[in-house]
Amino acid sequence: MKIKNAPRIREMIVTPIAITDPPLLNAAGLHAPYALRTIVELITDDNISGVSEIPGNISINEALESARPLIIGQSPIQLNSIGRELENYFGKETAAQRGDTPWDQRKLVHIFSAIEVACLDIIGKITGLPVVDLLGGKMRDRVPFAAYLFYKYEGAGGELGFNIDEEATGWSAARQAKALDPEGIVQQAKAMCNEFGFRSIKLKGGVFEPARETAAIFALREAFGAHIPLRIDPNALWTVETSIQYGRKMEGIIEYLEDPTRGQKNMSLVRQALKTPLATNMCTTSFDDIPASVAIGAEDIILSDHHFWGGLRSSMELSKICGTFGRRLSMHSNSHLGISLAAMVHLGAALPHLPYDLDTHYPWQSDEVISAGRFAFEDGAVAVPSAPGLGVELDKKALVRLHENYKKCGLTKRDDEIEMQKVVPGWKFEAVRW
Ligand SMILES: O=C([O-])[C@@H](O)[C@@H](O)[C@H](O)[C@@H](O)C(=O)[O-]
Ligand SMILES: [Mg+2]
Repeated sequence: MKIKNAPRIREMIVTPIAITDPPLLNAAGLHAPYALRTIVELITDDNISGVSEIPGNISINEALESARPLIIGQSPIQLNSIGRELENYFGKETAAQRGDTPWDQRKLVHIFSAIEVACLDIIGKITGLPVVDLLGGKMRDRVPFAAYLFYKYEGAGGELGFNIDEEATGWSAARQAKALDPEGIVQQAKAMCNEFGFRSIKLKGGVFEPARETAAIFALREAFGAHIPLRIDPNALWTVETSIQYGRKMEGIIEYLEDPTRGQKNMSLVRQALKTPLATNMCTTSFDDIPASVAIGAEDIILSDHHFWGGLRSSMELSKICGTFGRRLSMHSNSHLGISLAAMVHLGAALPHLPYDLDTHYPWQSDEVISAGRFAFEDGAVAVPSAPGLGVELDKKALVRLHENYKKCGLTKRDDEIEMQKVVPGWKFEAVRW
């Protein structure tokens, strides 16, 4: 297909939004009543619009704004040269610069992923092809996800903070119920799996003593049986010794252990001691980290995330690298809406191998910013959109409403520690190690 007179990007609209998020607990503390996302819309000189969604953070938004002159006037097709210009402008992000929390200290990759996904949406609309075809074509029609369980306080987030709707039933009721022990976690899992049909389960750990979290894994195993794969993710809060001790207890029970401990070196020590595969979205988080990961054997599975790995095409490249170095690839998630989900589904459909059900926080969110409403899950999977581009359209009214939430809520970046301190005064992330 020959594209004559490729259009140019005429406008970039960056809209920070705040979406309702329940009080979910994790190793870093507690989710605020609102999670922040940023919606980017690129519009071409012939009025084709492309959209993307990235994690919301004021410094990323400011950086994106500062890069505006590099984006306006570009052809959305020339992603390689846009990428090069952004890299020259921001400077390459090395693992060393990202320090002790490499999963967080990223700017360029977020910004490029925002631009790339919106450009792919535009290219899809120009060519009449869904994004999955721009990534090399569909390997599957439906992309399977896992139930993502959280310890949580009562409440569903949003306007009233820890509010509850007494009339709610089914998943809507379970979504706002508290889950602080194995029984609560099993109830949450049953409600989520009933509603969405998920066929594997992940528990966010690092919140309570490892014995209590391991007991929840055993309770899930008993409630769901051996055919439902289980995983636990303590977000690197366990010591090497704890990881080995509890990893051994769960050997044969979990399909993988996600980021039990901090850093590639510690991960490799745990990996040597266990038969269970290790997965990460915290120690090997960029292309720069791969040589060291391979040298010491830090993990078996890389949980990619197109927002963190520089877009969809980079994630395709990552899949090749994973294959070369004996890693499997799956997907990480954060609180998100349908534009991110659409991008994840196109990528999930294009990846040559999909050995595990992907992560998604989507069931926890209730807002939406796309005009078709919220995506449906059938048997735990999302059908790959077939319309050109991402296959989603921005709901402009919802965007305005969610931007108003952003202005009202006063949050400018995610900080789970501050939110936790409202519940447990003096709580410190750095002080917690199990
Ligand atoms: O949403 C959360 O609280 C998760 O802990 C998230 O922030 C993590 O990035 C993530 O889902 C993970 O797998 O580590
Ligand atoms: Mg993780």
